[in-house]
Amino acid sequence: MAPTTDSDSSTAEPLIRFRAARKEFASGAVAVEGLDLDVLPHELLALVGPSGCGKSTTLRMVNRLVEPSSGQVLLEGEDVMSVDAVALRRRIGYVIQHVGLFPHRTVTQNVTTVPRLLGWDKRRAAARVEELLDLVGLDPATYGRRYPHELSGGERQRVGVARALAVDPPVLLMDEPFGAVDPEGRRRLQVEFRRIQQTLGTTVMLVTHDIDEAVSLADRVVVLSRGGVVEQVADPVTLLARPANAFVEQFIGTGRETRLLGFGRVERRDLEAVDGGFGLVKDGAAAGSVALGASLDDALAALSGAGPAGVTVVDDGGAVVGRLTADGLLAALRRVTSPS
Ligand SMILES: Nc1ncnc2c1ncn2[C@@H]1O[C@H](COP(=O)(O)OP(=O)(O)OP(=O)(O)O)[C@@H](O)[C@H]1O
Repeated sequence: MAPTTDSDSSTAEPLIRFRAARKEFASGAVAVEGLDLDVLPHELLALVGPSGCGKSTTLRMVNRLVEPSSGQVLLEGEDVMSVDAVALRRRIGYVIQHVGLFPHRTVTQNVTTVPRLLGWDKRRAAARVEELLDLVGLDPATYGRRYPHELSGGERQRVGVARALAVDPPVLLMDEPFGAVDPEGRRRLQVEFRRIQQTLGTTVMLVTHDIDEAVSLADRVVVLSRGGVVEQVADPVTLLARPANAFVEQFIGTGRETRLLGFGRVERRDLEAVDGGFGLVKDGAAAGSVALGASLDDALAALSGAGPAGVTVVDDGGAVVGRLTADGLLAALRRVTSPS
């Protein structure tokens, strides 16, 4: 089946553009056959696909850690091969799984490496470290003087992100950045990272083999098959609701509907009136309650413990605004899967 592109209709000029970009290694292995892909300004684009499909190679062609054999990679309209590689890499943040902090340098020294190379004076660099450590949730007074071996995996990863953001690069490349962090810390880091990315407006290409990470973080997800072949480019809901072909469907795996629940919210239109009108629950059958605006997976969890009368729904002030039943939940889910 032909690749499907469901772009979010942005008309912005791409910040990164792959044009028939191909990589054949000296061994003869063709990692990427000829990729056409646009990355839009300020978006978080996730690359997913099975092991060996060419995700890392694609990413590394942007900062020239891998040089395309043919075709082009353009950054802000400029062929990366025509830019000095060192200067190019200073414009592009790069975060990898084992973050590669310098072991004999403190957190502060690690974060200020590139600013110092760029000739920033000490005071400006120090101010930037404070700002960045705050941003990634590490207290500068506590962590600035520590060495990498005195940090947890998650803390090291945060320092890696701070270091990559030090000179406020327009582009951040991330290769399995949260891979080495335990599941709970990972979720927290993901959420915080997304907030930081949206605050700064950084354009991010994120490589992950974890479809859940991709759909929960990205604006658009690119599913690749072997040879860097684009099987689908879509926003997460479209990807989950309408996989372009059997490959994508199989890659996403089971539980698509459950994942979609996370994208929907309980709205007033899904509710039934409670007996005796709004504001007071007279119908004692409705057990438990859920907040208006709660995600549909939270609503499902509440509903699973309730009878057919469903659960009461309360607003911010705690007033009962209606009752959610399985029918209401289904209606809300349909809205997610088939947006009007
Ligand atoms: N330096 C290299 N020399 C030769 N072949 C390579 C080299 N780097 C990668 N490859 C091959 O290119 C293909 C794509 O590799 P790549 O690392 O881009 O895949 P990936 O999708 O990132 O994989 P993973 O999810 O396992 O990290 C693989 O078949 C790999 O063996």
